[in-house]
Amino acid sequence: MPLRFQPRLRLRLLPSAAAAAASAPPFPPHGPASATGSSVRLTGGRSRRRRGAAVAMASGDARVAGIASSIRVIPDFPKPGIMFQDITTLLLDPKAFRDTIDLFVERYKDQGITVVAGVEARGFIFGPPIALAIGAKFVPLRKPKKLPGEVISEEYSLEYGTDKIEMHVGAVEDNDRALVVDDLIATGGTLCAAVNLLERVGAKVVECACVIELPELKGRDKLGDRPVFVLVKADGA
Ligand SMILES: O=P(O)(O)OC[C@H]1O[C@H](OP(=O)(O)OP(=O)(O)O)[C@H](O)[C@@H]1O
Ligand SMILES: Nc1ncnc2[nH]cnc12
Repeated sequence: MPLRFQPRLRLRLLPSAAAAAASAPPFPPHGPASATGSSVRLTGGRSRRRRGAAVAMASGDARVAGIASSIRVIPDFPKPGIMFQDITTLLLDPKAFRDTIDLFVERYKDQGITVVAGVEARGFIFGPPIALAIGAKFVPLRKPKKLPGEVISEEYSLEYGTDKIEMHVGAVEDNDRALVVDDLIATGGTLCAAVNLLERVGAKVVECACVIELPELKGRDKLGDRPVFVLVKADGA
């Protein structure tokens, strides 16, 4: 199995995430990238903080801090040296889950988005409630050989090797305005493949939206000028 997970990172709040969500258009090319927020420390250190716990509210909106602090970081999963950003704990917290969806909905509700494309598997958690709330269709982008109808595929590179995602032909049309949703951007390979699928059928990709970014992996570089919006960032330790 190729290594998909990246080492030693800790979460940082994006001070402008909530503000950006509220004042959506026009989207900056790289979302709220100029964050200067405090880190969500993962290790005890002098202050003996619990790993993964949010320690500061750098955002003007308390919802972002709550979201960051609800994400558990599991060291050495699935391999030694990897800090796994576990969004299942966010899902256990109904307020944090609702706030996450609300922040995205506030940002995208008036953007004329007609399709939300979610990337398997974790994009299937956040994408559908956003699609329902903004009145868009939801299209699953699936791992190979899962979709029963005719598909188009896009291969993308991983740290070691390649992977592929697929989309049903006819699900997205050339007049669609698309939002791509996933839980996390690391190297950007997955989002890039998703955007390529949508653009190949003529859709306009308005933005990619993720809960978490691992900025050290420079995923945005792979996406060029396609805009990416995230709620929290993970710092290198
Ligand atoms: O930016 P990238 O380097 O492409 O990595 C990000 C992707 O990695 C994770 O999914 P993964 O492929 O591990 O699959 P899963 O959601 O099925 O666990 C994550 O949910 C993103 O989809
Ligand atoms: N560190 C990480 N945590 C969770 N999902 C990931 N996908 C790629 N890197 C990851």
